[in-house]
Amino acid sequence: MRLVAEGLSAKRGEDLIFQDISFEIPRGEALVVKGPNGSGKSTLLRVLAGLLPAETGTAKLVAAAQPVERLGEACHYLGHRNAMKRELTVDENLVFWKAFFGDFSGGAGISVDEAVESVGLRGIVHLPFGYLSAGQQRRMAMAKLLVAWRPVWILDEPTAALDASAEAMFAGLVTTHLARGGIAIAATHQPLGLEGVRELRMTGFAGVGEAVW
Ligand SMILES: Nc1ncnc2c1ncn2[C@@H]1O[C@H](COP(=O)(O)OP(=O)(O)OP(=O)(O)O)[C@@H](O)[C@H]1O
Repeated sequence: MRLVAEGLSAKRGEDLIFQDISFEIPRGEALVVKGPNGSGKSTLLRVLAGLLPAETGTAKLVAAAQPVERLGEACHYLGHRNAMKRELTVDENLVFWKAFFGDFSGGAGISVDEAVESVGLRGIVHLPFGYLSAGQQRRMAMAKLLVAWRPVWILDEPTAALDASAEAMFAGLVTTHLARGGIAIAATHQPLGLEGVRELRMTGFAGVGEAVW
């Protein structure tokens, strides 16, 4: 299994943000997308997740049997916002997402309790999500990645505003995901704590992405 992006271009409004970006990520590997503010990192991730249409090009998950045409169905997307209901408890939120996502073929999510344990936050699942601190909320959003199996994790500034221990915890989650044969693509200004990760540098405003392999 590998993720193959070919000739991707995307617009925001009338503006061409990037063009002709191609890369391949084999299973078990991660790609970090770098570049200055406004260079199109979030736009690229949203295109990969199927949340924005590409102007040109394709992105597919190519498995042994046949390509997954709708890559978004194989992805978890962790954006700038946490996508949790503030009025529902943590438990209710995670139970909802587990049922809503379901497992993609080839793996199984862990239980809500195990996921909460994995992000280091036992004992507060009965609280409304809105009561949690900003860092706790982000950790719970990360637990969402664990309750349902999706081979591709698309992560937009996943550790912004987290403390050092949370950053290390998250690096551990990504490492485990890769060890299970997953793929991760992260836009970040902070080091993710992963060894030997490949980088894609965005230049912005339709400058061609320069892949550094
Ligand atoms: N709806 C829109 N219409 C026009 N331009 C937009 C729209 N949304 C975003 N843009 C522009 O697209 C460009 C790329 O934005 P994007 O959020 O992808 O950048 P980024 O590299 O993720 O930035 P940051 O590091 O600040 O998060 C920016 O110049 C932004 O102003």
